[in-house]
Amino acid sequence: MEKIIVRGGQKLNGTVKVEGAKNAVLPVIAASLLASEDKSIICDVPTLSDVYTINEVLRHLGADVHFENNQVIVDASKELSTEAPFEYVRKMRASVLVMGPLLARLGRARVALPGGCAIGSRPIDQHLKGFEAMGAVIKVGNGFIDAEVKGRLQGAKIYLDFPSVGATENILMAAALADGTTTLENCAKEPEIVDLANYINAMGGKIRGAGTGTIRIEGVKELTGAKHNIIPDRIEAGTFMVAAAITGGNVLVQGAVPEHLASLVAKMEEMGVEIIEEAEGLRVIGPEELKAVDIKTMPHPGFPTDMQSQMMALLLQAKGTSMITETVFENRFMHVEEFRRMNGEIKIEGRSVIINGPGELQGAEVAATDLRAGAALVLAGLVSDGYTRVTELKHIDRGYVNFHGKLAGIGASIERITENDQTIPAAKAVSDLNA
Ligand SMILES: CC(=O)N[C@H]1[C@@H](OP(=O)(O)OP(=O)(O)OC[C@H]2O[C@@H](n3ccc(=O)[nH]c3=O)[C@H](O)[C@@H]2O)O[C@H](CO)[C@@H](O)[C@@H]1O
Ligand SMILES: C=C(OP(=O)(O)O)C(=O)O
Repeated sequence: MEKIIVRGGQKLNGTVKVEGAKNAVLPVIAASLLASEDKSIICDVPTLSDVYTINEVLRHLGADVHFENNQVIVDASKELSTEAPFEYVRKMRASVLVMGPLLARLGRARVALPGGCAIGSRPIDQHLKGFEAMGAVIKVGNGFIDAEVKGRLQGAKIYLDFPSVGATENILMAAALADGTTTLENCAKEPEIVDLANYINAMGGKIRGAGTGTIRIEGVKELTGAKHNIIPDRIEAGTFMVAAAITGGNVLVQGAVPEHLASLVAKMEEMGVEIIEEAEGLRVIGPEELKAVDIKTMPHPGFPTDMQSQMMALLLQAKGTSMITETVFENRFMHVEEFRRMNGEIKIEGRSVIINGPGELQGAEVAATDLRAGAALVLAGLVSDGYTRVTELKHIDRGYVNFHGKLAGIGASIERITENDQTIPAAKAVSDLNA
């Protein structure tokens, strides 16, 4: 079993570089299925397990996909098949994002029903509602969703009940090749939606309003491959910002885009963290004492749910009582039990947690329950007494490239080991780093 072992007590200093965004690259790779001519070249792609998974899904569907030197090259011009089986959807829910492109281009899609997951039940009813409004007939049975349309999808007016990121992306991709214009209201405004729309427009699409609550998509007859650079990962950037703040360090997070991180920057400043915009990114300087604050997760531009667990680690070190309310996912508090194993004082009250700090965190063996929870436990380990051993690293690998290596690069005492590796006793490996 692999573990990340971290010894608390080091202030982090230096520069850490942010990768391309996981949540932008997955829909962009899915959207490359829309191109019936030419290859797409997608640049600044992070080497994450989720990227390998979406590439596998595309290969299964019949596209040629090459991934080398942070570039994914997709040729989807050949005949494609229409089924994304459960083995992929189970590994990564974003696999459902091939549904919109397949339906638009081939008139049918068969995608395994995603089950529940550690952070909530995560239904896809809003995606399906959008496809139905565009003329698709949806059947659900035997663990699959079958969507079919006679002829082409038709442009429609669609109002989302909630600004779902995935539904906005799936409908955007489907509408790009529909007959007529689609108006999507109450849609998600995340920077990753803007990145997807920019890519589809570079392919020949006609999308206006991405990044606002209403997007208009004029369908075109066909789309061709295009070159596209993925935006920097705001959640990876935010995670390193917390790493700097929690240790009282001074770190330049290279590639962090201030406009993508406004809600996080505001909250961290409220806590007493100094954040300076520099040409290359954001410099984060941790204070002597962190102040307690209240946080409510919301769709963008509100506070991102994907930073909730990392902020919980930070608030455990803040003086006073803080409250975090999770409004996006109904069950994204699995990490609370793990923080408690590290002596964190946290109480769950419905959709909120109450945190009393600053506590004396203690190193313990803890499990990553999802990818951000895993990162948050490592962050807590940076300021815990003794050694923290984080297991279930497959979650962290979905969203972070070389997480332990990047933290080591800015001064953390951290190692990733395989437990049965007798040549490196766990505790010794970390202490050797500082010898
Ligand atoms: C690959 C990717 O980009 N993942 C991100 C994406 O996930 P994802 O696209 O799955 O998130 P959504 O915005 O769709 O989901 C938000 C909420 O809406 C609910 N919902 C969603 C769709 C639907 O048809 N019906 C419905 O009820 C979900 O259960 C959830 O409670 O946005 C989330 C919210 O910012 C982030 O945490 C994820 O990191
Ligand atoms: C929840 C996340 O991702 P996904 O939607 O891929 O599970 C995340 O990135 O924090």
